[in-house]
Amino acid sequence: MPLAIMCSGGDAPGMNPAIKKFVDYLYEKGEKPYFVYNGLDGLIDGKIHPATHKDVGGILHRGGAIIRSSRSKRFYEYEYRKQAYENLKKHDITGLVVLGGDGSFRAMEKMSQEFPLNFVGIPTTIDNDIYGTDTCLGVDTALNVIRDALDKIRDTASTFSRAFVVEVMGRECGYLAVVSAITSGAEICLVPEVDFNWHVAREHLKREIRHGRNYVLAIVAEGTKMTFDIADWLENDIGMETRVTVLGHIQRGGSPTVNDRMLAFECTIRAVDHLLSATSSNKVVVVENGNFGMKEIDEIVNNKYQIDPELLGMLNRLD
Ligand SMILES: Nc1ncnc2c1ncn2[C@@H]1O[C@H](COP(=O)(O)OP(=O)(O)O)[C@@H](O)[C@H]1O
Ligand SMILES: O=P(O)(O)OC[C@H]1O[C@](O)(COP(=O)(O)O)[C@@H](O)[C@@H]1O
Repeated sequence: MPLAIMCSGGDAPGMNPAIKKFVDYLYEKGEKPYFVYNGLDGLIDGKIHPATHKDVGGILHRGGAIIRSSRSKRFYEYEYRKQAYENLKKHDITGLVVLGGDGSFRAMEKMSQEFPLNFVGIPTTIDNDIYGTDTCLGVDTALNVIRDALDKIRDTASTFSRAFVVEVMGRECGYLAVVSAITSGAEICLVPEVDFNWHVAREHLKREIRHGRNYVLAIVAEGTKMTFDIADWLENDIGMETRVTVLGHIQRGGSPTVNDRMLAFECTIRAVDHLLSATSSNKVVVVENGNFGMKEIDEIVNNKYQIDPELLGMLNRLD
């Protein structure tokens, strides 16, 4: 039973280990693996090729995705989805593993409603914003990239008695910001999920400064769109010389951590086993309280991810 793997949406470290496991595991099972190159655009354009062990040699430690990814405007149109399905049919591919985020799963749900296609999604995004799973491929590596950057920024901030505002990614989700603020000892954290209390924060900082604090680290989730407001406030209201660092796309790169590699292997094996089991449901591999499972795609795409309230509550105890 020929199966294919593709990446879609924002790339994330862990894609390459998943791609490697997909190829190795399918050969082990005596099945034929295919790659869809260039994400959904590649699916539309028929960029589907058999994969070999040689293709996946030496990729385990690399960020990004050797088969590339894309965001596709054309995939919103039925005609292009039909073309994509016909391209898969040409190779007798009946099952597809998709490494992507909620947008990609929405795309696959639509396609599987229209055509007889089975797919399994592996949640892959640094944002950790997918409903139904505690974690996603790429999150752990991104958190470690951010930690590394924050440790370095702290060095210069403390030496120069400055405030630093560091903007992290996450779209509308504040997960990366919350975990980074807690684990890097930031004084301030702004996320879309919580209203920022200027007054309380001001009193808190002023008190700490009176007691000897000479630098401040503020983590701002991009979804708040408040990076420069906070910088302005720190400079003019709190009275500390302030610099802004937008971490940007470095958060998407780098060698996948051990956790992301393990997650990639575990998810890929489950995805392949499900597709080979000949059941026709479309699923997403999830992790809940350390246990792996599978959820129906419509449950995943029709619900919104919420950060654990206990984790959010820890923002009240930053100091
Ligand atoms: N409702 C939809 N119908 C068809 N295609 C969609 C839909 N939503 C998303 N897509 C496709 O999925 C791609 C990836 O989604 P995006 O949100 O960019 O990334 P992610 O999968 O990381 O969330 C989009 O570029 C688009 O081609
Ligand atoms: O790479 P682009 O198109 O600039 O998109 C940036 C966005 O992609 C991300 O890095 C990852 O998002 P997805 O995984 O949902 O694609 C977001 O954190 C960020 O807002």
